[in-house]
Amino acid sequence: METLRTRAPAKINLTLRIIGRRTDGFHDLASLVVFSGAADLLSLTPDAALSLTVKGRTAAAAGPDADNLVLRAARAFSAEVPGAQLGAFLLEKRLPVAAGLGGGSSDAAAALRLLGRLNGLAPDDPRLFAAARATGSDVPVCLDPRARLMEGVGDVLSPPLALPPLAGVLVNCGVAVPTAAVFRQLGLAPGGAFDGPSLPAVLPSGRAKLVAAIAAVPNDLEPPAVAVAPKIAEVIDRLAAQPEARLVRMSGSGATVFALTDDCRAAAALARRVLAAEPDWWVKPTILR
Ligand SMILES: C[C@](O)(CO)[C@H](O)COP(=O)(O)OP(=O)(O)OC[C@H]1O[C@@H](n2ccc(N)nc2=O)[C@H](O)[C@@H]1O
Ligand SMILES: Nc1ncnc2c1ncn2[C@@H]1O[C@H](COP(=O)(O)OP(=O)(O)OP(=O)(O)O)[C@@H](O)[C@H]1O
Repeated sequence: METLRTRAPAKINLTLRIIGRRTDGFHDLASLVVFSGAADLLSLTPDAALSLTVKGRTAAAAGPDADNLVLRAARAFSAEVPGAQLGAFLLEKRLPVAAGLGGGSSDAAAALRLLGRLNGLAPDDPRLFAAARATGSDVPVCLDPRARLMEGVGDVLSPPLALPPLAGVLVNCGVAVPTAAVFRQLGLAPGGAFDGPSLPAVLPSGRAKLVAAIAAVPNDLEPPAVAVAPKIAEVIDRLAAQPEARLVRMSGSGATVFALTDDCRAAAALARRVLAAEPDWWVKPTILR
């Protein structure tokens, strides 16, 4: 069989409410999740023992290959599908790491998609979902990367949402932010609840009204992430000062910040200006869908 390939797109939390902390220490959340064209690339060559080679701009930051989420996902798949065919993975790592973009989670989900194809599983086979859950909180939503509402600890997913595509820019200033540190900084006791606004049950279908609805619901992890990595506040302020920015917010547990714009031209103009001023930042004009 030939080499199988897929993209592992960046995940963006347009909104992220923390609902409360469970007694197992994890947090229940409610998030509107979309995906970007910015992606890692993953391939799987069958008829080989399980292995992983990581290349690409951000490969070194992803850590030792043995701990890579691609291999963790493959082991979880093997546990769900005993005797499954595995193979040699090649990951081209382009997304920033520990960045709130779910890069590692999307790589893991991409590995599960490829292993599912190789072993003749239907895309909705529950064993793929079980392996995703076992690999990490953000892996289930990345399995079929389309806009969705995500609840629970990431294991309760809505059907795909038909949102208008949103133009914007992703900006990462190079500070790696560990997810666990941000949840710790939030300081919620087990059993504790966290109040805040929620999205309307039916999301507006027009772009401007949708952006307004998103603007009314925060990312609750933004304040604790800024406390862990104060540079995030500088990025937010810098983007908010750009004339094209309609909404500026951090994704996930940070440090990546997105700015939504009216269209792709505006996104490109904003991206060019920010990159000219900060050539070391990762700045990607993108469509979110
Ligand atoms: C913040 C989000 O990115 C939003 O999409 C995700 O909830 C985090 O997903 P993730 O990076 O896949 O997180 P995991 O690798 O499962 O967990 C990392 C750590 O974050 C904390 N964690 C994570 C998810 C969650 N719902 N509650 C938590 O408290 C836990 O301390 C956990 O040990
Ligand atoms: N394939 C991978 N890509 C990136 N990081 C990986 C990978 N495998 C393991 N890791 C480890 O996982 C950690 C989290 O990386 P990742 O980029 O997924 O975080 P994130 O973007 O903050 O995710 P989230 O949005 O879920 O919080 C990193 O510290 C890294 O060492």
